[in-house]
Amino acid sequence: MWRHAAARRSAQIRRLLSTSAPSSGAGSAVRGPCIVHKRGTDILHDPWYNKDTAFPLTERDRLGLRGLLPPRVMSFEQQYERFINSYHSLEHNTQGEPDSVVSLAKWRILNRLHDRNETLYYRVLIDNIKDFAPIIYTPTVGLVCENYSGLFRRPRGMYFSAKDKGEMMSMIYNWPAEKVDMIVVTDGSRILGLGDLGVQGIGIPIGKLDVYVAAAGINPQKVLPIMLDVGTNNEELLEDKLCGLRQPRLEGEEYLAVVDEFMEAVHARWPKAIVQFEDFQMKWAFETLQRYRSRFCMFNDDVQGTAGVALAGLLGAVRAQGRPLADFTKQKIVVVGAGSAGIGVLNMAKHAMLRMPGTHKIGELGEGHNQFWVLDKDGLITKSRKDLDPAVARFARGYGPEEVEDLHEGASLVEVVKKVKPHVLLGLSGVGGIFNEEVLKAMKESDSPCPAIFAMSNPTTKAECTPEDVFKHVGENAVFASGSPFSNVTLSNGRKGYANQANNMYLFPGIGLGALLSGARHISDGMLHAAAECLASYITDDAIRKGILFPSISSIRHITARVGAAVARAAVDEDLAEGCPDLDPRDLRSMSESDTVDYVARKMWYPVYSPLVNDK
Ligand SMILES: NC(=O)C1=CN([C@@H]2O[C@H](COP(=O)(O)OP(=O)(O)OC[C@H]3O[C@@H](n4cnc5c(N)ncnc54)[C@H](O)[C@@H]3O)[C@@H](O)[C@H]2O)C=CC1
Ligand SMILES: CC(=O)C(=O)O
Ligand SMILES: [Mg+2]
Repeated sequence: MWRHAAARRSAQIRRLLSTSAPSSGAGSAVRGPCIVHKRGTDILHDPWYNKDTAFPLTERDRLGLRGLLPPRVMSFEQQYERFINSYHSLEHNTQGEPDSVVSLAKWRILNRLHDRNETLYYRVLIDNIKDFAPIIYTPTVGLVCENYSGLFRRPRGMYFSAKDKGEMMSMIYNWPAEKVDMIVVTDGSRILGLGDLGVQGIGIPIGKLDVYVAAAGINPQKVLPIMLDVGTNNEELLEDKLCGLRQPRLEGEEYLAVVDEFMEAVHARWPKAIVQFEDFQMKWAFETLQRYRSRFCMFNDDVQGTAGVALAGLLGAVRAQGRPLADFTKQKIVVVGAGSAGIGVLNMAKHAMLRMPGTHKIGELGEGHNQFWVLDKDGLITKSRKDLDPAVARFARGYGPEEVEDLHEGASLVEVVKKVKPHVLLGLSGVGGIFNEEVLKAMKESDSPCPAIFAMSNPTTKAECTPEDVFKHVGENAVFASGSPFSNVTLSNGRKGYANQANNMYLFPGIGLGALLSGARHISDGMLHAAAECLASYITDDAIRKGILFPSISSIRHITARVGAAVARAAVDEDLAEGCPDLDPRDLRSMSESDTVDYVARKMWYPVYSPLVNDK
């Protein structure tokens, strides 16, 4: 009997792996027809259906487009080439202009393409993700948020404000798409390292969701960027022509009531949508994570996504030293920044140390084991610090007899580095240039043969240091990673000094996709660890020896397929997977690891023009 069931199941899996639902439109370039309920200019003005000059003549006849377009039909490839050429002309014509002017001009040309023709936009984005990620994502997205009220032309996403209390359950039905899979929400209170940008922070959910489409192949019709506008405490913005609420931020129960109502409304309309919280100030990042994580399928990217990426980098740093992974427990790690990202990293790194093979023997790695030195704006955090947040207190140094470096509460970064001689210096402080020459020169004395410097703050202006500074002051044996992209550095003997990018974009798309495809009830620590381990194991020993800790952004779809599969499998292992409309969780359970990766990759949406058929 069970044999029949197993045979049925494997036939089902073969079917799943050999077909792709037209709506998700996997990697294939052939797409079934798409029913459109519009005609004429309404189609040309809808970026989802618009093909510009690529509408074939038969379609122009069918859809009432004849005469509304120049007569020559262009191919997708010609349109693609034309866009790339105009992008390159823009690069050429803006040579010598300030970086911010050039970046904003590039953002505008991409944004205009998005607003006109989504298929072409997402194809150029997917094919050129390494070049375009710095425009639609960090660092340019930071500049876009800072100037959002002035740049605003067409709305993207939804806005729920403090004035909408009691209305959200009906407002959510104003969103035109029937199905939403992925939501990124912010309250704009800590946008990258730029602080409180109020409603202008909407640029971040938009940018993150573009990365979801490019990396995870989420269908752009099923993503929803959201801004919770609860005011801003940014005085300059309040005085400016801000397009959001001009009032101080809601606090306490009033604030939580808005977020509660929003979460209930989303869940009522799309119970299986994944909600990613992004760029909330620390107190609300932790509070909302704790409040919602077991009730909804949600995660906080800054706390949890960043932690996984940093952990992958930290494990890479151990391998770069030629040491076994188990030696991770002996690494001395200085973390600068004890905010939502820093504490997220510390928690995950500590947890990973406790899980290292051979380290769970009683007494070997108990709570007293502390390989971390954590600094915030007031310097080194020790147990003598008053009013210490319990989340931070776990990592405060005791400065009793067992700690020999003779450091004190509030010690400066340079003092700490000189005394501790850490293997890793990791910045999530939002303070540009804080790893100055003195600090980096002190890292030369690190106990590691290849000291690791992670300047993870965004955007570029907030990076704790540059790769040039690291290879110059720490030495050419150093390894480097940053949150925003930098160029590689040429070292003295012509070797490359790698400027790795350590950004949560390596993980959040796979976390969201894995949770979505498995139909996870919620996102567990096990699923997040699976994501981090998958990323850590992606890089080969050969690459690590050269100083490459993270794969190229160009491989982001492949990486995301692997991460998504790892997350989905972890959901199955923990009995959290409820499946999705075309996948029973039992099918997922019987797939091999490589079949799961294949399945996830095939579910990714890929932009091609579909033949359009009018329903009238
Ligand atoms: N690379 C990546 O994937 C990610 C990077 N980030 C970046 O990390 C930075 C921090 O983010 P959050 O932790 O959410 O912010 P946060 O505001 O919660 O925390 C900032 C922390 O830095 C500390 N700090 C401020 N000035 C300092 C100084 N002079 N010396 C030492 N510490 C100082 C603060 O006391 C606080 O503990 C931002 O720039 C953000 O863009 C955040 C998430 C992901
Ligand atoms: C990358 C990111 O999530 C941040 O800087 O906040
Ligand atoms: Mg963020």
